[in-house]
Amino acid sequence: MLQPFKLCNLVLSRSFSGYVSRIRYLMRLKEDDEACREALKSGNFLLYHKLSPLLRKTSSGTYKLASLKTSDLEQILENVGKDTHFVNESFLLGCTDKGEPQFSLEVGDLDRSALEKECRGMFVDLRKAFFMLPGPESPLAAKGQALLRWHQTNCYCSATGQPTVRNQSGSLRVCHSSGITYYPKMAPVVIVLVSDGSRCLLARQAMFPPGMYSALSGFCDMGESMEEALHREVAEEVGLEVENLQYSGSQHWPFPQSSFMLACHATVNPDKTKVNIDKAELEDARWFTYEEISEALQNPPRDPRRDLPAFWVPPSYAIANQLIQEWANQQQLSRKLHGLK
Ligand SMILES: NC(=O)c1ccc[n+]([C@@H]2O[C@H](COP(=O)([O-])OP(=O)(O)OC[C@H]3O[C@@H](n4cnc5c(N)ncnc54)[C@H](O)[C@@H]3O)[C@@H](O)[C@H]2O)c1
Ligand SMILES: [Mg+2]
Repeated sequence: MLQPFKLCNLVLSRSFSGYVSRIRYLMRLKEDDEACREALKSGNFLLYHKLSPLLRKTSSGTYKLASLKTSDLEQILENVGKDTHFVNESFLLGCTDKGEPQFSLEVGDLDRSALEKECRGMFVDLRKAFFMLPGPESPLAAKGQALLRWHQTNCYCSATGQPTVRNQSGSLRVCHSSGITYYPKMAPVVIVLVSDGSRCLLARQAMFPPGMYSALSGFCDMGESMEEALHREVAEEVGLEVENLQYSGSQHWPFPQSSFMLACHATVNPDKTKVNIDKAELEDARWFTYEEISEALQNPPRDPRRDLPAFWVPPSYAIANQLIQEWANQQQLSRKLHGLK
């Protein structure tokens, strides 16, 4: 049985009037080119160089997304020899709590090191940035990249081959020849943490960084429900039949071309836990104890390319991490109830 969605809590926890007025403002910017052009004059801009976001080191040694005001961005563009009208090529991302519009801009045609010097920051691969950024900034960095990539790969109409034209906010592209409107897309993906009651099943693909294991995942096929996709993926990848699906949450994930992750917990019969791995998809899949999982959650790597532990899990922003954390919490609770450590 699926658990009820958690959306009501999410909505109720927000300041209603502030939230509604921000959403209405964004709706107007999305649809009204003139209003969006006006908003660009007082915007906050995230820069990406070949899809890598610009980060800045703080005085305490941590990192944050570099957010540039319009006037600062125009000055930087002038300094690197670019026309300031280039600002108009930005895409609308959202607005801050103070109602200031936020945009993303791809600057991959400009000299990277000159820009880094001008901006007092550095362009960092997004997967690595997820390990460096404070929690609330990762979704924004991901959305910025996803929107830029979608526009870069949807410049032509798939029916006519003619160029598509964006609106000012970047919420859509139109082919004037066929009349088709294209909207940014996400591919639905199921992700599931399978438990046998005392252990959980994690897997790794050959392309993962060494030592990283994650929950099982897979793209939904055309016509499938989330539940069908989830049963099929687990059967395909590890040869097990799952039961007791419990919805956990969802997230946008910018890779490979924007996925919409639907996350669940599931169980298997503890007498039927032998995995039969599809080696075309997975390099390894195995059962992990509560102790192994706790250790991995408490010691995340700081940099996914250096000093890696023998076993580690995806960064806290990834919904796989949320599933693993929830499973560990639930195990801890049941251990307390049974008087175990
Ligand atoms: N945020 C998270 O915590 C998290 C965790 C795990 C996986 N993911 C993401 O989920 C995505 C899917 O997981 P997976 O790799 O296990 O999927 P998967 O098991 O379905 O295998 C991927 C293969 O499916 C095929 N495929 C079918 N539909 C596709 C589509 N729309 N786009 C691309 N390929 C498609 C391709 O052949 C591809 O190689 C990955 O891109 C990964 O980035 C996110
Ligand atoms: Mg998979």
